[in-house]
Amino acid sequence: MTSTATANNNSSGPVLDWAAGHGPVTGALSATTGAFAVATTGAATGMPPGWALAVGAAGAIGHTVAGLRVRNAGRTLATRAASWLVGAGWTTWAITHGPLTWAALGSLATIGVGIGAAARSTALYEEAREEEAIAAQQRQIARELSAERRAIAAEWVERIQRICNITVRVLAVEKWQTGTGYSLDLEPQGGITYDRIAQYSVALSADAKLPHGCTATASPGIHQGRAILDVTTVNVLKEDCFYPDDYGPLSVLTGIPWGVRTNGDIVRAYLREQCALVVGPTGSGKTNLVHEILAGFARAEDMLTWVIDLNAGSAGLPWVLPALNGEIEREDGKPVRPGIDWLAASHEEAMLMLDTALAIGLHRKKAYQGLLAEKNTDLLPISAKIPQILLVIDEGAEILTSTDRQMKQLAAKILEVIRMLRAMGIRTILTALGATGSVLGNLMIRREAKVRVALTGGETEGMDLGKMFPGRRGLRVDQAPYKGAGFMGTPESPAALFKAWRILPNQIRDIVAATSTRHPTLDAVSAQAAGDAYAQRWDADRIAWMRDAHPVEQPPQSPSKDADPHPSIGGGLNLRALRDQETDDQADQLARRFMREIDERFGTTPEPDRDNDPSDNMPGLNLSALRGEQDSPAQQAALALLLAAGREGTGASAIARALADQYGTTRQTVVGWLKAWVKDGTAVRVGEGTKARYVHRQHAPDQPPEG
Ligand SMILES: Nc1ncnc2c1ncn2[C@@H]1O[C@H](COP(=O)(O)OP(=O)(O)OP(=O)(O)O)[C@@H](O)[C@H]1O
Repeated sequence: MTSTATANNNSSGPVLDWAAGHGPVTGALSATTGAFAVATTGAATGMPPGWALAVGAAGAIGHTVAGLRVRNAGRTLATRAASWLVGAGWTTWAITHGPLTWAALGSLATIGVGIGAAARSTALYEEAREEEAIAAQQRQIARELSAERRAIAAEWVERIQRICNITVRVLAVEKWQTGTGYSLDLEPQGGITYDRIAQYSVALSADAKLPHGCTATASPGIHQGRAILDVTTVNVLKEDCFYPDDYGPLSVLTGIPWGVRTNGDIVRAYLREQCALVVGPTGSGKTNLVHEILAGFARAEDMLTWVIDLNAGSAGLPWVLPALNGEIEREDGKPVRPGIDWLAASHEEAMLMLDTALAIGLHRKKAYQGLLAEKNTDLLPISAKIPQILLVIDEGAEILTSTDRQMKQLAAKILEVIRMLRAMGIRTILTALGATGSVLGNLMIRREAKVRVALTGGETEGMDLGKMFPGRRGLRVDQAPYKGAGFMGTPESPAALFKAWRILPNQIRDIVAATSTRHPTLDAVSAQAAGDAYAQRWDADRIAWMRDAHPVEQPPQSPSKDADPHPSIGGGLNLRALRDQETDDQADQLARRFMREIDERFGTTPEPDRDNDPSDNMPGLNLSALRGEQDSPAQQAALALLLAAGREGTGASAIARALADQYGTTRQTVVGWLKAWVKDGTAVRVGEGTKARYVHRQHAPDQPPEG
């Protein structure tokens, strides 16, 4: 008897659950103990024995009905009904003859064992039946699927035979999960390779009546005697797809996603050793792709991005201005670092950047010899501690082919970087307006820039896909006539159609904010080689052009001098601070506060006289552009304290402590002032290390100034 009475939550009172399950042991136990209890109570109270039989019959019927509902096998139904009836029969007999005899107890035990064994056997049988039913269902699905695949295979064998005159065997057909096409694994007969099929890509696509923008593209298979034919049946290039909003960390070693293939696969650029070439005529979506590339680099934990854009720096500005203008904050409300590490918009700055890259690369070669030997490699192990430098040069290919004298100078340095610095973790991404012979005629680019993208936008002029992706046949500009769509090929992923994600300015701002704490800082070895050119890359005079080109909107002039003329400045780094300081004291103060915060949070603002103390060579964001603190009240107070300290002198900590309450000045800021005063002769440093004190020049007439 396997039924149990269970409480139904929704109705009042117990109901009989005929389908409730029991294991063989608990079922047998429940049946025998139940029968025994009914028999003893029945015998003691003189219950008519026929009642037990009636209950057993009802149980048998109830269970049979429940079993039929769940499609139990006939033998399961029979076993269960029999269990009920045998139990009821025993109970009837035991009520009549007394349940407490050896004969009654012995027979009940035997019935219990019998019910247990029968229940176990039916359970096993039901399980096997269920498994067989599932397997049969799967076989049916597989038969249907393989019928569809067989049909696809047969269709393409016939088509390839007819159009390419090649006999192929289809080893597998894989339908893409995205539902936008399928791939065939082919074995061309007679020693023919994949490229013979690739030649007929256009004719094959037409013969298969594929929609516009869909292709049948052959590529190498698992070995030379095999080929993969990718057939797209839905044109995914037409649709806009936005940059995924997962801004999680990336690495140069895991590759940086640049877009999606027609089968929905993400295509990644592996740039540890490769340079990249991105070609796209005006309006094809090249600027968008550059931003998307910068987004990937910003997300990486081991990459520093340097951007050269001689066209007013426009490629890099959206990654710098939101941070410098204080437009965005980190989630914790703190100021953010720019999304790129250096931006050059002029010939001089670009020269400085390229010279710095070369100096870093050459110095890394020498300084990291021990590390290379220890790691037994000739490739510098890139990590967050020793970051890869990615130089993104917008329209860099045009620089390389220019005949202008200044451009030629830049070109020579770019080529030097490409040629010399692969092993030391410095690579370039060049963009070009066209994939013309003059761009691709350069051996260095052909050899080193194997990550290639051609955004076509339907433009055929100057778009030689054969040169861009040599050995890849059947690629035609008109297959991707959409903005942001084109072809991408890497050493890992043969050239094929792809679509870049669309990225908008608000996403750029979000990424700058989300990745602010993730950017690495230049390793000390590299920072040493990079010197002031790098450390002072955010200095006022160096980034003044950003302010000139993109002045921050001025709020209407406040009538009262005391009122805050810049209510929107917040705690951010506002380029207004770069304006005429006489008229902008308040902005100065706010900018100074921001500087302090940056100093405290990141420790990345080396002081101007950093060469005095090489151990202070902290690479990173030098926002000294916003200093202009000369003669600030805090600085004057510090100077007064220095004077008051007399011949004994004082230290940075003591001064900072004295100023903290009134001005909120940090020790690091005071260190900067002291160093500046030592340099200009206002103060003299006495003693070394923890004993170092600073004495005002008035009190140390016999000490020679250091500066
Ligand atoms: N991946 C994309 N998906 C959808 N639309 C895009 C994509 N990339 C660009 N576009 C569209 O194309 C327009 C031009 O893009 P973008 O400015 O990047 O082109 P460009 O090649 O740099 O042209 P220009 O040199 O004139 O600036 C964008 O305004 C946008 O509407």
